[in-house]
Amino acid sequence: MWRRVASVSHLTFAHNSTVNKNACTFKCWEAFTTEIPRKEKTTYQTAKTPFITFVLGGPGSGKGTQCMKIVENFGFTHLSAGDLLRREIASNSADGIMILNTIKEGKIVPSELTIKLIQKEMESSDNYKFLIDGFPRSEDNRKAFEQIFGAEPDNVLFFDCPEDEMVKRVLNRNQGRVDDNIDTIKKRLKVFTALNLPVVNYYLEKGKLYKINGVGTVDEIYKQVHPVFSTFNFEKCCVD
Ligand SMILES: Nc1ncnc2c1ncn2[C@@H]1O[C@H](COP(=O)(O)OP(=O)(O)OP(=O)(O)O)[C@@H](O)[C@H]1O
Ligand SMILES: O=c1ccn([C@@H]2O[C@H](COP(=O)(O)O)[C@@H](O)[C@H]2O)c(=O)[nH]1
Ligand SMILES: [Mg+2]
Repeated sequence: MWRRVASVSHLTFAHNSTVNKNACTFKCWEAFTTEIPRKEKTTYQTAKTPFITFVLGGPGSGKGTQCMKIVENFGFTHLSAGDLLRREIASNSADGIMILNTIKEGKIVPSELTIKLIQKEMESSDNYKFLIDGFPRSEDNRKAFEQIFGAEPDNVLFFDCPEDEMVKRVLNRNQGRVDDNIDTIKKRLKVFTALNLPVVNYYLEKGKLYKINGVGTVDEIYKQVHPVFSTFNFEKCCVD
């Protein structure tokens, strides 16, 4: 039932989220009803089961903004795929030029490359709760992730936001991003509809999707997000 993924050696993956949740629930029960011998506690803390949330939504739908609040409240590690790719460009890596041109065109970087960057971050983290923001962007991304990690996300957030609101936010962002201009935004929106929405629908059908109304103030939107995570009782059962 349990499978260790060699390349993410400090994390133990479950094949499905039910097994994952049951393991977590069981540990909670154990923590509150028994004296836990030191050895057992250590075993649990070293064989961590990762909790993976994919954070999806169109450009400017507020993924990064809401992820910051989830990090503050629940101690997740935030991995923005777009940020990891921009960091690759800034480091002048061999793939930098190709990534830059892809981002300028609003297209999607090859799955293996993005997954390699995500995987590296997960491996070097002591945490086991990960928000993977802006990934998977396509069915190809999704299938490649599942194949390489041998795991599915535990849950998926989808920030649903009208296009005119997303365009307005992106054009006001002022972070100097090469893709925050009206021509690239139009391309990103097309790619989002054609390639990312099928991923959203896939997780909807699997019962893993939490659709969040992305319109409103940051705090109003976060009020919908918080209950998704508070049900897991991370603070109590998942001691770092
Ligand atoms: N609820 C909100 N109301 C108004 N502005 C917002 C809201 N949430 C975020 N913003 C602003 O909109 C811009 C885009 O937000 P954010 O970067 O979080 O979106 P994103 O989904 O991560 O976008 P991208 O996919 O382009 O990275 C930012 O300038 C942010 O401050
Ligand atoms: O998995 C991914 C994530 C991102 N990209 C490319 O980066 C830009 C910007 O991404 P944001 O999530 O908006 O920061 C995106 O338009 C893609 O070109 C990617 O290829 N794969
Ligand atoms: Mg973002």
